[in-house]
Amino acid sequence: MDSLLKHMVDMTGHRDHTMLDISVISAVQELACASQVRVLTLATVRGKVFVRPRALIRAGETAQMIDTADQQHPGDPIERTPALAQCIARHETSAELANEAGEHTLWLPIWLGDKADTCLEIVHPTPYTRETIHVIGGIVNVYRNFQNLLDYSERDSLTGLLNRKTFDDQLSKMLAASTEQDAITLPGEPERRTHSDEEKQWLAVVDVDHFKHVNDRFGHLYGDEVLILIANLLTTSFRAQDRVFRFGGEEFVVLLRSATLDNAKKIIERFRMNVAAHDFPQVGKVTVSVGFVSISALEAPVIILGHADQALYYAKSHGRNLVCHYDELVSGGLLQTIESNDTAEFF
Ligand SMILES: Nc1nc2c(ncn2[C@@H]2O[C@H](COP(=O)(O)OP(=O)(O)OP(=O)(O)O)[C@@H](O)[C@H]2O)c(=O)[nH]1
Repeated sequence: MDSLLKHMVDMTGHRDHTMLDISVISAVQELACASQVRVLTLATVRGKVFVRPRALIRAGETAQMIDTADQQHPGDPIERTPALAQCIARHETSAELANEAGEHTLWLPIWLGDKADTCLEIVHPTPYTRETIHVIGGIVNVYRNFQNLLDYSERDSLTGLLNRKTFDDQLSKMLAASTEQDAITLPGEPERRTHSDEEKQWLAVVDVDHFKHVNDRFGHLYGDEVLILIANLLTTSFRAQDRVFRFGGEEFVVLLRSATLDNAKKIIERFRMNVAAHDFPQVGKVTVSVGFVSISALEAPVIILGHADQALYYAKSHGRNLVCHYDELVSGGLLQTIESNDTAEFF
């Protein structure tokens, strides 16, 4: 009982998904005497479900996150684990399978509404007793509630997009991922590489044009609807591995993973055109301006955001409904690098 309480206190003390994952698999492993417990991500890409382990603990070892360096790889198709595939397809709460060695694997999808993008996988050397299932069930319920709470605190209530608070965390992760690449080119190399076929991470700041006019003319309710529709267009225009945030007001930020300059431009342009082509109920036509920049681990987040913002304001002052690339503006002599305090407003 002491051990259960200790684990519950530990699990409920976390405020981020990674630590919650580590905490839940540690609790399940110890309390159920499991030989292995994993947290699986169930990612849906173009209607197909893929399974990717993200945290693991084996009996006698400490829990660890599983490196997801290859962000583009969604994982293994769920069909490779038929018992789990059937469980998800039927919206069931658990699936169990015994292998030839007598080990029992239990899958417990974490359903939030009609969606399960996380699943616990518990391997036990012998069949599960009723008491073990009872304990695991209790832990999973606490885990589900906390996942729910964390999701709620990470999202903007109007659009459902990730919020500003979550952005800091995701940008730090992206910067950490690009550190290795940047370190290789550090000595004597120019700060920004310019090969257009090189894959980089990108940050784009999106701002709705003349949004004040939309509010003034049609009222805040229609203004809100425009923001929701733009959020939808953002989610559908960018790829599954990219991340879209609402920064507040009519400003959005997108983190694009692993794209060449040409592709980043194409993807952002496609979004700009999708907005320009969309018929917004009552309001009619709405456009957006975008400033974007490559993400370098050698620069502070405030500088990266400041550069994207400079490119955005260039777009705003040159006709709007435009996508501008910071480095192109600087190398074309159209923009000067200002590391001023103006950027401090972001933090
Ligand atoms: N409906 C609605 N309006 C918002 C929200 N947040 C901010 N706004 C409004 O967004 C407008 C932003 O206006 P400005 O910053 O002047 O910019 P703009 O009119 O879009 O002009 P440019 O950016 O220069 O093209 C203001 O009128 C805010 O009141 C929101 O959540 N809902």
